[in-house]
Amino acid sequence: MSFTDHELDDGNATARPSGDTASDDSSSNDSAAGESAAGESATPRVRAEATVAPHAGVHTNDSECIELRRLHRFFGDTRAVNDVTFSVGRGEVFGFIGPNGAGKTTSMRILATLDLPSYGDAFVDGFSVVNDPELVRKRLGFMPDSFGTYRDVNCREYLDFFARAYGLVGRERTRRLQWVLDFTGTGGMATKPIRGLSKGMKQRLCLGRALVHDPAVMILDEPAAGLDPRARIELRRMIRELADRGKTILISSHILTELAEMCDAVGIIEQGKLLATGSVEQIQSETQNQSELTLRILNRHDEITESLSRLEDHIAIDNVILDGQFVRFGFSGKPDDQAAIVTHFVTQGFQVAEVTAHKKSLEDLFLQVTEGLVQ
Ligand SMILES: Nc1ncnc2c1ncn2[C@@H]1O[C@H](COP(=O)(O)OP(=O)(O)OP(=O)(O)O)[C@@H](O)[C@H]1O
Repeated sequence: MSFTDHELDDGNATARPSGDTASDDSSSNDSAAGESAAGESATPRVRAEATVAPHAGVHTNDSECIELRRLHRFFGDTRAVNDVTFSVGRGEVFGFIGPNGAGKTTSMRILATLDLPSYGDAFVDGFSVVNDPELVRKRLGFMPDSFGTYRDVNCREYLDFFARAYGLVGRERTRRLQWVLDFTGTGGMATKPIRGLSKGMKQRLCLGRALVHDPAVMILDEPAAGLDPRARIELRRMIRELADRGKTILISSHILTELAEMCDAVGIIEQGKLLATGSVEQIQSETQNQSELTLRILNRHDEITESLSRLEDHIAIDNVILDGQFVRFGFSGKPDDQAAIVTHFVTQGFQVAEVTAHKKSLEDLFLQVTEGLVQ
């Protein structure tokens, strides 16, 4: 069986993973490594001469399975990725969050060896995407944000094609295909033409395609886009299960609350710059006034604001809203500070009937960290 380009419904990069096809069409999923390292030089960067990062092409820290090191990618004046550095530990799920045009897809395409950095390097399982793209591809499964579907083949044939492309043969290929069909729940559709699949089933199939060679690392670009709530929950379950099986996963999404539940750590990117990285809790504790407190006080309502202001020498308090018996305000979120606030009111003779702390969600943090800039 073989596929030709005209059979594709849309762009599909993984079927020809050399990643060295020149294209400046930003709408194409296959625009790739021959593009200009723009703004700096009209000469396309090529793999043999591309590395600027020290230690490129060598094994890095074994506990880090994905590493971006001072990664840059320019398209003309657009700094799509602008000096991004972070790493993802083995077996971790890392959420890549950012508004439209932030640089998520560009970073992921570089990791998938479909594009080259203008400067810097990235490593997958210790291998450089610049110097060792073949070794990277063996270890990596990439699920692009839109993917090619060969209309007239069925699910099994589609997966079989990718299994062959990755060099799987004989019983090993049969065993692997069956595992992927079972794991992704596409087994019942094995002989159904792809054109008849729902969006959710196509996403499962695409995940299966990325899994077929049992890679250590998965790069998933907006895998939940367009899925209904049940399909999203199922996808989340599959991703967590893959991480529990030891796979390292980088996943981008606009559905921030979902990432919070699924990810061990997140990175927030805007206009090509990484603004914050770490666990949601770490980012929360690095962000000032990240918690809110609501007190229900039964007496002396007209003295509450004034009494609260007396705490401000010791504790940063802002956004005070008084509404009848309820006073709501932002504070550091530290347990010691919360205890000090409650003690203050009680010892001053206020009747504190209820205390409610509100942690900021990932969505709140995202809005706080980013500025809404679009490029
Ligand atoms: N091949 C290209 N040629 C020119 N500009 C590009 C190209 N690819 C991406 N860009 C630009 O780089 C910036 C980052 O785009 P990218 O697709 O990486 O963002 P993103 O965070 O994935 O956005 P989205 O969430 O909308 O998919 C955007 O300004 C985009 O227009």
